[in-house]
Amino acid sequence: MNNTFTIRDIVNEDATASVSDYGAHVLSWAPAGEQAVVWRPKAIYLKEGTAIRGGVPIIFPWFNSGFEGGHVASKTPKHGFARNSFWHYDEEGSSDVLLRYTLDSSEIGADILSQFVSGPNPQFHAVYTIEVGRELTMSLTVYNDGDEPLSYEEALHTYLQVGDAEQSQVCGLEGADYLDTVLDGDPRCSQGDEPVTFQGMVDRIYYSADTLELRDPVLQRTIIVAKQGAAQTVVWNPGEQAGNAIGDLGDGEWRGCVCVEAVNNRDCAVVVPPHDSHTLQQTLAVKH
Ligand SMILES: O=P(O)(O)OC[C@H]1O[C@@H](O)[C@H](O)[C@@H](O)[C@@H]1O
Repeated sequence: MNNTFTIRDIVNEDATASVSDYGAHVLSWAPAGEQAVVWRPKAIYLKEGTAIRGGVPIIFPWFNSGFEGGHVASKTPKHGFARNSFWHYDEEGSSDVLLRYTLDSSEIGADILSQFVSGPNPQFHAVYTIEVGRELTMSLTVYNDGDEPLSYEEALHTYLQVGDAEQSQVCGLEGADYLDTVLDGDPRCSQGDEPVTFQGMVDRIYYSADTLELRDPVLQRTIIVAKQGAAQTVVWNPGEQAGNAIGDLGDGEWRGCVCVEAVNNRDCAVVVPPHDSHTLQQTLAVKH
């Protein structure tokens, strides 16, 4: 594996984007003529073993500290190893509109792999493609190369740029059940008829895979978030207090983003039969 922090800038007639080989991490994406849709903070810190803030971290094979036997577990690193790994850039499989990355279980330490719920010796490889155009489509396919079912959690943890989180709304989750992980015990709640808004920390796992709209009155646009192969949607913004306490964000930067994530976690973890695969996909677009 090539352990250097390469960042690839993509410019084509429909969009611009930048992608880091470390984490196979989309750092930014803007359709031609638009402000950035995928948000990145002012400073990006590149350090082996540390996740990049902003962009689209790939969360795999556990979400937060994982979930096992009906309880929150204590797996490390937080949100899995995919975002902290140097992925292989597939030169031949890539172009100015599509980037392709791979990662193989043989490159991951046994101590980390031993934390898989489905058994200590998982064999798999992952292929991640990023299609850069007027839409951005990110697809994570995990192939189970072993003889036992492979179980994991995953998310495409997408930071979306907004003019002001407190004035933004996520529409399309009305009536959906969700786990409110800000509250003790992560109680199951139900979204009323109103959109999701951001006054204080919001950290929720919605049992919905519907296409959503992030409405932004400040930038006067709507970001459309569609997904496939996801059972859930996580909506997250840290709010002022926790946002200003995040070490790799400047004061007030939390206001410039809202995370809407395609997710399979907890009771919706993926189980891939031997020699089969699963794909999680998220597509972003803008409308005015
Ligand atoms: O700071 P991190 O590790 O990137 O995590 C950020 C957030 O990621 C979200 O997906 C989780 O729902 C939050 O609970 C978490 O705090």
